[in-house]
Amino acid sequence: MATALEFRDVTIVFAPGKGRKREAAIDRAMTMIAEGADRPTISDATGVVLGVAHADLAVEQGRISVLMGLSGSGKSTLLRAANGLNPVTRGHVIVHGEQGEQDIASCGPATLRDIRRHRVAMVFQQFGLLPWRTVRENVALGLELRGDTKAAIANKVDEQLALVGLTDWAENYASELSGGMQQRVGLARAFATDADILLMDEPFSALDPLIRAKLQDDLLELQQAVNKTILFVSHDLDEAFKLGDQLTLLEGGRMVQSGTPKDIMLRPATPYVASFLEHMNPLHVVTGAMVMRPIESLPRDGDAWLLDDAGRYRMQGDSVTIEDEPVTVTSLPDPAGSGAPSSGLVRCPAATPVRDLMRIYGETGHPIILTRRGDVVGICDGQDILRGLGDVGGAG
Ligand SMILES: Nc1ncnc2c1ncn2[C@@H]1O[C@H](COP(=O)(O)OP(=O)(O)OP(=O)(O)O)[C@@H](O)[C@H]1O
Repeated sequence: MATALEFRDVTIVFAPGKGRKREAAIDRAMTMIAEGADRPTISDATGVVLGVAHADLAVEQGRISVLMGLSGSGKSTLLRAANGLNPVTRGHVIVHGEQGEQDIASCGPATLRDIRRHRVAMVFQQFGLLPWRTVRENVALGLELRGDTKAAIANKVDEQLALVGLTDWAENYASELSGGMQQRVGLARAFATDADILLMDEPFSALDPLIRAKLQDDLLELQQAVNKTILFVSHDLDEAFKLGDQLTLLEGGRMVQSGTPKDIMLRPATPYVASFLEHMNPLHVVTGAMVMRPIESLPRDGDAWLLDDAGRYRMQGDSVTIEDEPVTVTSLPDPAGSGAPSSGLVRCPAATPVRDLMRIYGETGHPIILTRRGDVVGICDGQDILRGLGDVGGAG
């Protein structure tokens, strides 16, 4: 898997003043940071505010990486460094691409402009739609500012509106749409840029929980369709676990743990991480991906995968048989909103929370086929779900 964005030993401090005095204060702060001093101590001694210290993080292409932590932990500071909104004091922020590596921390203004336009785009907190423009004109905004041709804009906009299911609303004014629909227009606008890396700083934080959950689903769906790389800031644990392929916890400007949701849940690195995790409901945050048996681990018989120990269920390509009888497989891209079929197996995204998988398993009684970007990645049945919940201490 290729790395798209990389923070290499990034330290960011905010220092008042100018010139040599400022540099000297930063040098003193850097020494204290290296010695492990905390933010208030550094600030008292030098007047310099620690944003983030020695951050190392590689975000893989096509993945969603979530930065988490309490207020002031440094999430936004790190995110904003990824497109040069916060100057980096020490270290490198590397954007990988066809031309090799580009370092945002040290490139010139022309390169930075180019990177912002074509590689790394910031999606602002409230998407800020222009109420007097139509939905179509709002989605077109970034492309227009960039000077794309009318025909190119029209094509791109149609494509994006179809992806978020708003084709029929294209000619309505943004102000005529519900809050949730407006946010979807914002998502369409963000995904319409050329940039293959998107930075999102709590984009859904002000929304009511139902709309928020729906937008998270929309984001996952869009992401699957267009395969961007996303660095996402959230202090909502449920959201982080739902969206993130990779999670990073920050505390007081320092990274305390980075890994897959499963790694973090099963092996919290510090008491801070553990206490963070205590506040979540495992039924919401544990996903199919965390409890499944990965497809590679299943026994095979010729070209067929055996989905259970007894070998009753055989899967070959997209077809499944139970004791040699073909059985229907129903795809549920959004299991939260859909009832299970009256017979046969269900196939759904591996990001589905176990709450929904339990319901489906309860209704079908068959193993559930889990997918990622349309490909089968694993299987789970009732046993797997219980074992997975037991691992995270949530079964009791
Ligand atoms: N421009 C700035 N000048 C001075 N200090 C700053 C600046 N930006 C951020 N900081 C400080 O850097 C630290 C990290 O802030 P940051 O906004 O990155 O935290 P956060 O984890 O994103 O918090 P929140 O969840 O509240 O947005 C804080 O102590 C903050 O006060």
